[in-house]
Amino acid sequence: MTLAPSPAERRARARADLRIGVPVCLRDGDSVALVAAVECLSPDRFAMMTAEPGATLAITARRAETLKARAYDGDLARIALPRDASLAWAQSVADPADDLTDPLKGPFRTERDSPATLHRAAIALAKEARLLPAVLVRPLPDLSVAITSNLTILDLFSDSAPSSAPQYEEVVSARLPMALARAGRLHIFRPGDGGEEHYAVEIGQPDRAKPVLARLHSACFTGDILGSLKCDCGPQLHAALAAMGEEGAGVLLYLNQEGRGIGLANKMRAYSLQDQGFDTVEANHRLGFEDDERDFRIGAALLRELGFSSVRLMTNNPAKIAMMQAQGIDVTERVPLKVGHTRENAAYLATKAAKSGHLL
Ligand SMILES: Nc1nc2c(ncn2[C@@H]2O[C@H](COP(=O)(O)OP(=O)(O)OP(=O)(O)O)[C@@H](O)[C@H]2O)c(=O)[nH]1
Ligand SMILES: [Zn+2]
Repeated sequence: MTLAPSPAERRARARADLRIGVPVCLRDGDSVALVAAVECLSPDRFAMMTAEPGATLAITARRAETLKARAYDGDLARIALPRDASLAWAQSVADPADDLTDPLKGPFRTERDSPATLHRAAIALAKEARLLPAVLVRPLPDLSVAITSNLTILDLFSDSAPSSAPQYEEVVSARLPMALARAGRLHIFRPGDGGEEHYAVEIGQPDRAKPVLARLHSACFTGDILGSLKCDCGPQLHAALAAMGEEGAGVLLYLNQEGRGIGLANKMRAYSLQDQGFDTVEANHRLGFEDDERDFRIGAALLRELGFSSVRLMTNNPAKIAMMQAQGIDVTERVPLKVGHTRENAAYLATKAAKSGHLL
């Protein structure tokens, strides 16, 4: 028994550190480095981390493509810092907001020889923290600076991201009558790894032995709450609840994976790029993300926790069905959910159909 944080708890701390601009120390065998998310870094810490030569800026291959930087490491590029690099320069490498009005002048010199393991881990951590995937990496000879500065130290051997979805525990559930489904009950689930809580809205008392009418709904603050016309999320949420209310049984998982898993701040960055003419997929790529960064294993884990193994899934997204099946949830039927088509979201829905395989 120990009071010390577990590997998952250390990762949760590391995510919080990156979000408040505190560097984290990563270690892989003899390799040690300080890493910090560029978007949260203060000028003072940037200056300290770049005082000596040798720091690099790690970005994803997606972002590197836009910047025309060579991604020798496959999925990422390590840009050598120019001698006079400023925090503003690093932030414009990280953030595509001004790519068109104030294009960055390359050429960027990217590294290719040494292993990129720490850089890759740092980018994964920034994504988990819902920050732009651009990280300043400062190699260190050993752990002494990290220890004297009281920084979080992650050992990639013992503290790397787990390969399975976290375990979820139900915190509480209570009756919740809704206009669209009176016999509602809201369940709150909390993961054991310090990550996001997710919710399940259970309608009626579905028979666990039969396929339940189900929806896996990813959070969309703009669509679900504000009634944004840029997407179809709000009408889909309401139509799913209405269908379950009418049937008298169903389960709607409300997964806090805003912006297809990139977080609300990054989704708004994507919206701003969409105003510059990029579509929803191109905008994600310019920011350094994949088209869809969601972890669909969570939905399957929650269904199982609620006692469901078989669903009639309300979706237009074949990838969701494939992921559920892969996670051992039997999808006996796809129930289309075609609502909320507007003039404003026609191009968005057409892009999802053309590039992400959604069924229109
Ligand atoms: N990154 C990004 N996310 C977006 C954009 N528009 C909507 N979203 C997010 O996309 C997700 C849509 O989730 P869902 O409606 O559950 O999933 P879906 O893949 O569209 O599939 P179905 O609705 O089940 O057919 C939500 O997390 C929204 O916040 C966008 O332009 N960029
Ligand atoms: Zn939406």
